[in-house]
Amino acid sequence: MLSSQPLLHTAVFALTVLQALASNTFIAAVYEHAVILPDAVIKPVSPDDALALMNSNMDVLEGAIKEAAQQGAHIIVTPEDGIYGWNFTRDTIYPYLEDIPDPGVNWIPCTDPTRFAPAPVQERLSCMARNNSIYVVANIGDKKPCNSSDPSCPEDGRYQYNTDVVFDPEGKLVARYHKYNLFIPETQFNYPKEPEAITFETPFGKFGIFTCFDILFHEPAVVLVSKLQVDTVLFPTAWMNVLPFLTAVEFHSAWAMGMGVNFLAANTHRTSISMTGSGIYAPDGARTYYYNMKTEDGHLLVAELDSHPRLSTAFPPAVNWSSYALSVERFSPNDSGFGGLIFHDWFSFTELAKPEGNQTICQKDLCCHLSYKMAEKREDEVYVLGAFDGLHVVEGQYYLQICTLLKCKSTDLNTCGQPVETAQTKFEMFSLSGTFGTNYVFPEVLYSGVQLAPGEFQVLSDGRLTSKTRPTKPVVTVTLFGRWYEKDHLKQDPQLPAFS
Ligand SMILES: NC(=O)CCCC[C@@H]1SC[C@@H]2NC(=O)N[C@@H]21
Repeated sequence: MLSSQPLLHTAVFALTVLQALASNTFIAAVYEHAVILPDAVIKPVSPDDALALMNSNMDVLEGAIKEAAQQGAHIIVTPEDGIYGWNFTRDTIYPYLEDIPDPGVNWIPCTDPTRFAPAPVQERLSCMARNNSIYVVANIGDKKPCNSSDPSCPEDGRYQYNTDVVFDPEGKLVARYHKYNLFIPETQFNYPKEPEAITFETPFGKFGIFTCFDILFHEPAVVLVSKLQVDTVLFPTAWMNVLPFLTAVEFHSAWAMGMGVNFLAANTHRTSISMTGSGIYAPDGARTYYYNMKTEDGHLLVAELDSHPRLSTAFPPAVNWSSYALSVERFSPNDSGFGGLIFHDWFSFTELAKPEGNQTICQKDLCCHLSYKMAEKREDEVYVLGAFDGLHVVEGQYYLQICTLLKCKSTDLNTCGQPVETAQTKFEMFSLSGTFGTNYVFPEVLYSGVQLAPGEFQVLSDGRLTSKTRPTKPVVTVTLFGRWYEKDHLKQDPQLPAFS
């Protein structure tokens, strides 16, 4: 008997396509998932036990996918490690891995599950996409056997990759991305030999994909946006928050604004290791975001985005990041500067001792200028202007240029740069700029309680990050986070002896 299912699918898919084309917008969803972790084991579990654990996570993800589809979402992103969790060695993750083919094979695992080796996870994800007529983005593990004909083949005879997959609304595998910048503890995985810049077209724009720690590096993240001109980035992540600059919602929204793209960030949720913070971000600010350190449940976000943000009237202007700062005299150069550490980097600081004023602080080639006015100068809170120009060397090496206005943890200046979540000082205005040598600068504004400030700040074409209106909440940090990719080739190769 002929099933009416394929016809129904084609009709629903066609309708979705027509709606998206007509409106030039689409509805995006991200799900912050409190992943069910496997027990920490020394010996690998059986494939059945591995699948059982992954199915319990996919049960939860399926609920979120259904709910997103019911709310009209065209695409949903789920987090890195969201299906198998973490705490693995190379051997103990093996039963969780599947051979994920190149999407060029044109495969719908839901309707053709036996075409390749058994792939129950891909089959189930494909069916979730197909049954709900929605693009599904997930993070799973790929295995690729190799042998001694390949001189780089690992001793255990296989490559293992941290992998993002995308299934279209018919359930077809349309994208596969192997994470290029593994985070330090990911010893269970191999680095792909070359970075992959993975894109795919949809009726609502061109998409690119990368994973978590990739966001701090040029390849493939910047290549996808600057060269391949994607409209929207998909970003599964397992991100531990680090204040004051690298908290998920703060940094990911800033990257979207700095790069001028939509950005769909789905984080895992585990407060004990500061993992929370997902969002749907557009170039002009967050459409919606989620940060919750109080409870352990997952959370679905849904929001509408422009399909082609570069064509939108709200698209921010091109920015010359050093123009303003190079054009002004140093504000009140003073010798009251002092130093302090922020996330292992030695910053130069100057205190904002008055309720309003203009300040400059310089480090190496970077001078940061600030004009500000506080609603009142509180006796119990201290703010500083800070500058850092150099190589960050902890948990990876990367060159940074950072200008920041931040609240110190206490009135003791020795605490400046330590993580702070709350503040009471309201500002009437701020304007921050710097003599950046890089074009890649990500503007961050964080209010008290790890809250973003969508619509309340802007970047002017001369590189000033300014308040648009009177900031509605007390300020914790205002930061221009510059990433100087061009300098990365100067890094000391960790495999070479020092001073070689
Ligand atoms: N799973 C990953 O690849 C993401 C880790 C990102 C962590 C960010 S980047 C450097 C900071 N260190 C942390 O512990 N969290 C921040």
